[in-house]
Amino acid sequence: MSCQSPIVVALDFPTMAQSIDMAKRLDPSQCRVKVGKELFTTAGPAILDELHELGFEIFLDLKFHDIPNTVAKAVSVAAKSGVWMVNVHASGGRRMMETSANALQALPDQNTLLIAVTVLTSMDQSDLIEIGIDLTPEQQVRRLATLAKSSGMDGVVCSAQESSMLSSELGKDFVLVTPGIRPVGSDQGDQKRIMTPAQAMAAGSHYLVMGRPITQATDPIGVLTQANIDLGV
Ligand SMILES: O=c1ccn([C@@H]2O[C@H](COP(=O)(O)O)[C@@H](O)[C@H]2O)c(=O)[nH]1
Repeated sequence: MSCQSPIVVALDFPTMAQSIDMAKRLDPSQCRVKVGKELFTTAGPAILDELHELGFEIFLDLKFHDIPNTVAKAVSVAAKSGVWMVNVHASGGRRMMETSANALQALPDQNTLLIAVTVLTSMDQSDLIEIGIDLTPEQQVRRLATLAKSSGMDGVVCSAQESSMLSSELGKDFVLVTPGIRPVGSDQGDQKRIMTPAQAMAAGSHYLVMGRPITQATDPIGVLTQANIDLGV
């Protein structure tokens, strides 16, 4: 069954058992799921098979960042596993992104979305200054997203605070995946550039990544359901 919701639940758990417990409470028609570094490191590729078996489309969020050949091989393996979306860091540069996009295009029968991380949603201007970038987060996101688009990426990971700008500058078809989503009243945690689900959709985000506000809630399904209702899904 295809998923009607833009919400992608981040299954950030330290064990495969915990992530599968949560996935079994979720409905693949109500959300997609994201496998990130913590879960993949503990569970390995088997977690992808388990989640596919449960009917979920999977965003494999490993944020590859390495030399072009290495990243192209890694995204190819990911695509062959059947994940819905995989990502690289845009700061890996044009050759890394182009080589990866070309590698996916050369694969038969694959339609995995390849997207690039711009500026992590946990970062603000002071973090950028510390790593030698004298631009606002919005300026740096614009620069990296423009590079990502011209390097063959299907879209980017950014904060919803940049979605409106990117949507008007790079077009509505360029996929905007936005973590840092916080329903009203939920804990901001380590995220710096946040928006509510409704604000993010209104700004032009295509997909909303939500982790702790759902997975750490006393009623995870209640939070997900309310977010979908707020979005009219
Ligand atoms: O810029 C980024 C890129 C990825 N993430 C990932 O999204 C989730 C967010 O989880 P929350 O618990 O909702 O904060 C997490 O898996 C991150 O690794 C991101 O937050 N920002």
